[in-house]
Amino acid sequence: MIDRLLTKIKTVENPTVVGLDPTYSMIPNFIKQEMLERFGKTPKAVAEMFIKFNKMIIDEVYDLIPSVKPQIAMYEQYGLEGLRAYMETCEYAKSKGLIVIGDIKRGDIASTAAAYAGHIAGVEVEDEHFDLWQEDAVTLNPYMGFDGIEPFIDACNKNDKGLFILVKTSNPSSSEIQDLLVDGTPIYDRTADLVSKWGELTMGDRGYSRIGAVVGATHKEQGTELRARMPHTFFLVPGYGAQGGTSEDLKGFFDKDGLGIIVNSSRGIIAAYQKDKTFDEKDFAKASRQAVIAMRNDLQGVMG
Ligand SMILES: O=c1ccn([C@@H]2O[C@H](COP(=O)(O)O)[C@@H](O)[C@H]2O)c(=O)[nH]1
Repeated sequence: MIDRLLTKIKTVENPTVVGLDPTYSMIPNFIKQEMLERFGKTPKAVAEMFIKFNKMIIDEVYDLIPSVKPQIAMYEQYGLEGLRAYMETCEYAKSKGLIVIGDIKRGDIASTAAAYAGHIAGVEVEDEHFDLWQEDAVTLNPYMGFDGIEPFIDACNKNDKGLFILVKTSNPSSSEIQDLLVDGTPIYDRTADLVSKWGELTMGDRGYSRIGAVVGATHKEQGTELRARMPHTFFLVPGYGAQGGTSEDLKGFFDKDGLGIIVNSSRGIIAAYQKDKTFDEKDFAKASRQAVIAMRNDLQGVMG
């Protein structure tokens, strides 16, 4: 996954990840009306709205970006139909050649982690294998330590998948736990050291591990320090745009080759039409394309 990701970023000259995090209020009225007429006021109608919304965005942006990151929470709240929409979104993005990062933030004891790892390991039924979720990588929470991570590492090695583990998250409250000092070292640095060590178990061929780190764009100094501390760890960087992170803040996150990170924006891209009133809502996906181009140009200005 990590080497494929590097190739894709170089091909499109863009580290932008489009966060496919639809909400009901983001769906344009013409899609809402169609699905409400066909399926009534039901979770199935919302699932169909999300599928159509996502596919139209993917069709407009897939040639510009390396990857998408659907956030499972947005889908899961609608039950089985929501999960179907998540899976269909992952499958469609993959069919367009995109790397799919499932933002699922799992973490549990080893036996349960082994089941969660089915997201990237697939599942066996007798002698049949199913890769149900179609994710190339997933996000994990490291709070429970290595035994909650290990089953996923096996899947990375066997199936060339990837992980992004929370190290310094973008949200304002991240400091409550992640910045606490242990023998003078913040917990996010300790986590970074563990993630680097775990990463040695699944190295790609081009200097980066299949285990990456989540580092928020909203933490300029910490991100810059973590880049030096974790030279073989790729960063998934959320927090650009809607959460206030800027390209200027990210200068120190890149490696010496202008690589080493992918930058996610969800609301800023998929709901762009609601801010830019020059777009008719029928052209919502074109507004997303314009937002991706603006973000690409913005990031290219600081990639070095
Ligand atoms: O530290 C983190 C980890 C994950 N996220 C996720 O990224 C997107 C951000 O959405 P925006 O609309 O671009 O703010 C969302 O899925 C979060 O769950 C994060 O923001 N910070």
